[in-house]
Amino acid sequence: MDLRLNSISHHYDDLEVLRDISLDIPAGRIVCIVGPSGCGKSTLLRFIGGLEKPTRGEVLQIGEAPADSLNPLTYVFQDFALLPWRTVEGNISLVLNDHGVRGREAEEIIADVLARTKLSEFRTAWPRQLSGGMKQRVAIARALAVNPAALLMDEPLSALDSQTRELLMDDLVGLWTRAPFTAVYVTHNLSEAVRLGHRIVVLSRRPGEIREIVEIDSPLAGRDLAEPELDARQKHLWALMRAEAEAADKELAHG
Ligand SMILES: Nc1ncnc2c1ncn2[C@@H]1O[C@H](COP(=O)(O)OP(=O)(O)OP(=O)(O)O)[C@@H](O)[C@H]1O
Repeated sequence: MDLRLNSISHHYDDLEVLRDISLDIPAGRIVCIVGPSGCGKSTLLRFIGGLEKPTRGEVLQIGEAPADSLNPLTYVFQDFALLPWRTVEGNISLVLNDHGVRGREAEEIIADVLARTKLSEFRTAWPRQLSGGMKQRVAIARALAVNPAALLMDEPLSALDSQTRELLMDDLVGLWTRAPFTAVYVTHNLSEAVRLGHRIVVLSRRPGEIREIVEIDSPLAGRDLAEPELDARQKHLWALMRAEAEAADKELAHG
């Protein structure tokens, strides 16, 4: 299933947040959205997931979600959102049970997603026993369990230290390489975008408008940020973002 954003604009009362955003999100691709603080990235993700409606424009789903998809548009948040009173397995079984999947079928799905996220031996662990990186792996496993047509990822690595971020990026690349998934990935972090994105959408400061869409064709698995081409892409993105980020920073500082 592809997603298409058609001329999305949005106001919260007098605050213009997004202006005329049109974008294609093709199946099997990771589309990163970068832009300065407050430019409307999370708001756009909520429109894509259908949690809110934009003032103008629409989000279209083109084609069918996988037949066995329990939740076609599934979020992964920065704060993991795990229930502390349920084990790793219990956190995943909860979403399956919510969709009427129980017993043997649920066990098979849980075993599969735990294996894919290298969590099999942590099946009975409690969230409090896990590092931040492991918690986010559980949240990713839980999202994969419902076989989404698209993952909507809002700063999924921002709460993690830089080494853990690197490890999680490797894991995401490995997951995608073994079974390509569709994702819209919101981040502040340009190196994450260059490492994970097939398409990187640069938004201006608020009201967020598309400044540029950068396509990166090289395979995810082989990407090395030290490569001159990727380094040049990252510098180009930073050049686009720098003035916007500075202006956004001043706006926020002056309330
Ligand atoms: N429900 C709401 N009601 C009113 N204003 C809102 C609401 N949600 C977001 N905003 C405002 O809309 C603007 C965009 O917010 P949003 O969270 O989408 O930006 P963002 O680009 O994701 O920011 P950040 O990078 O800091 O997370 C901000 O000024 C925010 O305060």
